[in-house]
Amino acid sequence: MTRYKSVKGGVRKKSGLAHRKSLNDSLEGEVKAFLLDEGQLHTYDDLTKVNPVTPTTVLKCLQARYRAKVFYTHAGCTLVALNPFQPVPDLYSLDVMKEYHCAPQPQESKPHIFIVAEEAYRNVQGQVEPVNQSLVVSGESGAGKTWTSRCLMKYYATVAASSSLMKSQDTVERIEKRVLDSNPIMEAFGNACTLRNSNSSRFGKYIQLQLNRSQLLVGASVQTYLLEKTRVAGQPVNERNFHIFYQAKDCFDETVEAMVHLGINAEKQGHIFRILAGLLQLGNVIFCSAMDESQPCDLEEKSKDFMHRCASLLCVPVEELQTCLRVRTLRAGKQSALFKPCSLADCSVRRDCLAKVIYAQLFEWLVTFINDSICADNSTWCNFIGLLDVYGFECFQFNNLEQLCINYANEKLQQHFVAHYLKAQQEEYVSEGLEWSFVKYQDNQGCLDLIEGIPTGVFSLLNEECLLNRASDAKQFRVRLEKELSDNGSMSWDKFSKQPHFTVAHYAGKVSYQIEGMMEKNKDPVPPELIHLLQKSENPLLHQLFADRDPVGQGTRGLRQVVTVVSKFKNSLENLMKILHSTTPHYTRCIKPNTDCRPLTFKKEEVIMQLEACGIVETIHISAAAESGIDPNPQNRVCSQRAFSIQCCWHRHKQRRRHAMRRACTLIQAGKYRSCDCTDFVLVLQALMDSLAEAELDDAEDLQEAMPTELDPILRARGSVQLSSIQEPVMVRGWPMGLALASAPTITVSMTATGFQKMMSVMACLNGHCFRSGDYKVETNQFKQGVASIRAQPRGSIKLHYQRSPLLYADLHPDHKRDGVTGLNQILLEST
Ligand SMILES: Nc1ncnc2c1ncn2[C@@H]1O[C@H](COP(=O)(O)OP(=O)(O)OP(=O)(O)O)[C@@H](O)[C@H]1O
Repeated sequence: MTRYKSVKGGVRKKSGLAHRKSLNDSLEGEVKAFLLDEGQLHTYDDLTKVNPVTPTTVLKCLQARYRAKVFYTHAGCTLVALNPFQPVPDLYSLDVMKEYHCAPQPQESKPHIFIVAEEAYRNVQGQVEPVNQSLVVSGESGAGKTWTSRCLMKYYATVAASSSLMKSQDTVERIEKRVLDSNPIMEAFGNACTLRNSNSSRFGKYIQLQLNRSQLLVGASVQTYLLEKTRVAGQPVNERNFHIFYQAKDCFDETVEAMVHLGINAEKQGHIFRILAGLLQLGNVIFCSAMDESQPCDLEEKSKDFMHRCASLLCVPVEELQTCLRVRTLRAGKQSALFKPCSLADCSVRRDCLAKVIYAQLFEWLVTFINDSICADNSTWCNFIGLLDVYGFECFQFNNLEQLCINYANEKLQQHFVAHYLKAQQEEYVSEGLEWSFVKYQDNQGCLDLIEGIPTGVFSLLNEECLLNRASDAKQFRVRLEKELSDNGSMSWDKFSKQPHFTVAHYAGKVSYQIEGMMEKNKDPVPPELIHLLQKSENPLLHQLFADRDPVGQGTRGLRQVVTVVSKFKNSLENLMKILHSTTPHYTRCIKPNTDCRPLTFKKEEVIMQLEACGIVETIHISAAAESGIDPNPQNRVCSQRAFSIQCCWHRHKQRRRHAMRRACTLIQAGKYRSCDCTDFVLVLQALMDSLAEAELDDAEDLQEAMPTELDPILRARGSVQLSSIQEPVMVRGWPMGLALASAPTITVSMTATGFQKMMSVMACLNGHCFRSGDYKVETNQFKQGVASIRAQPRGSIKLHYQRSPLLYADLHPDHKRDGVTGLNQILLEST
């Protein structure tokens, strides 16, 4: 599937099939060549460095890494997380958290979810707009989203807590604990064991971690999406209901303890558990046909007890409960009402409806309670980091409204991802004055229009159908869809299927949706009698759940007032997208390596499907192209070859630099550094700089030679080229460090101010003794010469920022105890 088109040429076009065939052949050859080096595949910690980027090469790298028990890999702007399906010792320990939190450049550490966490945290600290952050975690069921979100929450609860905040130490500890305690409660009520995951979240969530001015965690809030409430009335074969119904045996203490921490006291817990027990009893109620058809259905013998216990636990009159479930009330004008016995099927629908509405309302109440408990006062926080854990793209044998909503959400997120990332990259290049080949992609707007378009998108048509006061007819609706949407390329129909359905070509693949039952699901009607009944409950919590609800809001006041499921979902998603648009996003794609949840088992076919579904190969293309400024289509592979030449120069440059370093060090040693006086030392230093400059001048020539004529003249003129396309993303620009220093006015003690500052910096860097120790501090900005900033302090750290200085160790503080310091500092340390 090609999603990208070349915008600018720059490459002479061969035409037709022959050209395409030769490209395919050469690509195949490249793939083979790449895969030959099997022993190296696991070393690719960023998939943008894989060359060529194809599903096969990406898959093989991930497989090799998984085999080597490396579970995180960068894919440009995205982190790919492979589920190990077993605890990995020390992967998320406190020490590892500290390591990433304290790393000067976390991005240069091994790929890890804590890099994403830390990057977001530092963005907030740096107050770079947009300061608020969103961490988007996606993947299919069982891929590890909830695990990842928990890791992220624990990370922030650790690093954003301050032991120095004496005044509110208690509050800080309590808030962290409370934020973490929201997890077991939400999971107990919102998760269930499914065929795909024994702890599957049956709802989506966005958790906002609130930070104060000092970036300390002071509160949080949770927004949930689309709880799968149908589960409460029955689950698919071999699956379980929500965990909470089984917890009388398992994990109950943990849930209760978390409830206590969040302020759900024993009395409230009693109300909650009575309601849940009532639902369990209700689930056992079974109806049977009445002897007399004009009478309401009967209850099976055993069900009478269940009905009594249910009524008692829900604290409602048993007769009224029985009536509500078996008799429909038809209002005839304001005063009078007609009563009509429900069919057997309708009785069961009502029973399930009662269970669903109670459970959904209880879940919502819990979320509100948690929010009240953990949400900080608006005046105390100023920024947030949001964690989005959403259901991944779903495609089952039978798909209905739930899957349509879930896949719609994924389309929205995918659009946001591509648009955001490309836009950000392109703006950066424009602001740097670099001309580059803009990456175009076939976006998914067509599919989104098909679903959300007004007035003829699927959602609009579905709503329209639900507003008509008539029995739903799947066949009729299919005809209507075909009439309105047959022109849309993202919609199709399987002509041989007997079931009314429609097929949507999502970015992640085609999904067929059954129409049967879709309208009812969208209306999600609750008979007003049931609401009336619950409002009479003497269980204070149950009463509270329905006290404000208008029982006739849905149904008798006219169907036009119905707020449908898709309208609600679309609204909440729009709000979420607004938040995402106003934040800096970070993406993590969780991958499930096998469907059986077996530890360390990597099934290629299953992984490749997920890589395709989340568009990871395209993501790498976009990231790689955005980093290299190269279009990711086959033609521009020509640029990759050029980039390869540049890469070779870069390797030569590194070799020369090493050589120059060695030569300079020999010079210093030969100059008997320890005994030399200040003037001698300056001469030695000058020699050092000269040798560095010499090496750099050679490299500059090499780079100019290697730069292809097709590349932009501005790039050539500026002596600037990004060497990122294959191996090492380093920007070499303008005057390198050695040249900058060597070209300074004569390095003597009586220099010009600028030269003097440079000298001081260098001497400080070298920990030189020829100056009075102690009281100098140099800070300067020398942009014109390419030196971004120099900061030197006698016993503190020394920083020379020159984009990326060839003096690798220039910003290391020479620490005697430190192992592994090599190069210039090491020699000097050894000689002092
Ligand atoms: N990084 C990890 N290390 C060890 N085990 C993991 C890791 N990530 C996930 N798991 C295991 O995989 C299981 C499934 O993960 P998780 O519940 O997070 O999936 P999910 O993507 O949230 O699924 P769903 O969409 O169904 O909620 C976890 O219960 C855990 O056993």
